[in-house]
Amino acid sequence: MAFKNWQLQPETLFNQGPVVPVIVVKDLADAVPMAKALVAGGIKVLEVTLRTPIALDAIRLLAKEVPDAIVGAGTITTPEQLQQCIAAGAKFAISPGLTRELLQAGKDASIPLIPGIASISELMEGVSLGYSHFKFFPAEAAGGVKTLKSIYGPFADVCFCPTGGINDSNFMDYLALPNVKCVGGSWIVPDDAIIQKDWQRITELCQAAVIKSRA
Ligand SMILES: O=C(O)C(=O)C[C@H](O)[C@H](O)COP(=O)(O)O
Repeated sequence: MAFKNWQLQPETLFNQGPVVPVIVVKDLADAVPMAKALVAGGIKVLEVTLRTPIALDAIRLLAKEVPDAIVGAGTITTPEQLQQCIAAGAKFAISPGLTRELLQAGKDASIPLIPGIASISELMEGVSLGYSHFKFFPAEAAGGVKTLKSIYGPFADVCFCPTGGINDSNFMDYLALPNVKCVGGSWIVPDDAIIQKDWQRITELCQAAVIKSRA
């Protein structure tokens, strides 16, 4: 179940590809070439975290300049930030956690909110308000694959995008789970590649993940 006012349904979002890159934009000049490198590598859904002061500018720019991407905002923790990212053109919003007021604001928003959970009680709060798609964060620290397998028992209808500590060597273990459709991670947009403006390396990391996920 999801909300009819959402212009994009979370199922569609989660089915776009195996990995959602968790992007930190430190220099606005990097945003477009980085996004193009990700799209060239087969990754369309881009999560731009609100961890830097230029994040909203980056979302605004990408929404205009990289139409092939589905650009959303990460690190959304308040209803105000949710409104700001919608105004900037974000197509979805992801939160590392949840609060009652953020969940309420997300229900009424025009774009999907993917709240984060790390416990059963948080999951129950989200489910009780009608949410069915969640980020599982911090995935590795919160028990990883084992925890998600356990959650599947009582909550088989809920879908997760696990994030936090996921990389090339463990992402396939998550994708093998019935309640996981995609994973989030920064390993396909490494800091050193951005600093060196090595966009080709980012494309190759994406291609490697996409190919592995299809094998
Ligand atoms: O900024 C946010 O909103 C977060 O929730 C945190 C990020 O999703 C993780 O920090 C990514 O984890 P790594 O792939 O291990 O780097």
